[in-house]
Amino acid sequence: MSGEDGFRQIAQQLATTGYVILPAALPEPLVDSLLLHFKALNSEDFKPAGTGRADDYQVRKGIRGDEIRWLDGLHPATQAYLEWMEQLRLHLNRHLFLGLFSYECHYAYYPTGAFYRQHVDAFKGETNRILSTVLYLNPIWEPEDGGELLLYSDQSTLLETIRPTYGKLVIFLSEVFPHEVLPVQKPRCSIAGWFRVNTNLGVNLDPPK
Ligand SMILES: O=C(O)CCC(=O)C(=O)O
Ligand SMILES: [Fe+2]
Repeated sequence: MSGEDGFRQIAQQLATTGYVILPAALPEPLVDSLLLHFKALNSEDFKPAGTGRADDYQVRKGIRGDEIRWLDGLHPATQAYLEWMEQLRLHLNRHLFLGLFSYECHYAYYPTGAFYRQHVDAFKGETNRILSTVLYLNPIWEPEDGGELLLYSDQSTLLETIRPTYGKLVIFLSEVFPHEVLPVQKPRCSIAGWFRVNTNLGVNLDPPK
């Protein structure tokens, strides 16, 4: 899958079901370079993930146990990934009129035993996260390794069980699909990201993270 055809497929699927699961959407050398960059980082580069924004931010290991590092475009791999997402953003705005304004993403490392309980990717009282993306960076992932992403149509209706295999990209409407990550039996690497609309009204800054 590549270029405009790939973007067209994503837009069509999002317009019909609201989510899309792509086994190999990105060029493989890009996925390889992202994994190399991820692996070259130190554990001090990561911090325990929390829930909520700014003043409301809390680390709750009973809800999510991953460690995260936000991406910037300073490395060629992350720059290329952000550029791919920028092209996708432009395509989706052109064809689905979503008015996506920006994209933010972080590496996520789930140590053995970590999970992320069922949630939706939009903060309470805010509607700025429109589309969620997850790219998986696990070269070897067997069924017994756990860590599946479960996607629901409502809290109790399971739609998809998604194994976090290498290069797979999942995109879904952030506010529509509750989802969870089952406990991992070995470390699991991914990039989670969000396309947002701009909710910045007047002079109040709307911090991205
Ligand atoms: O890693 C995944 O499969 C999903 C992660 C997730 O739901 C999140 O970071 O909000
Ligand atoms: Fe999520």
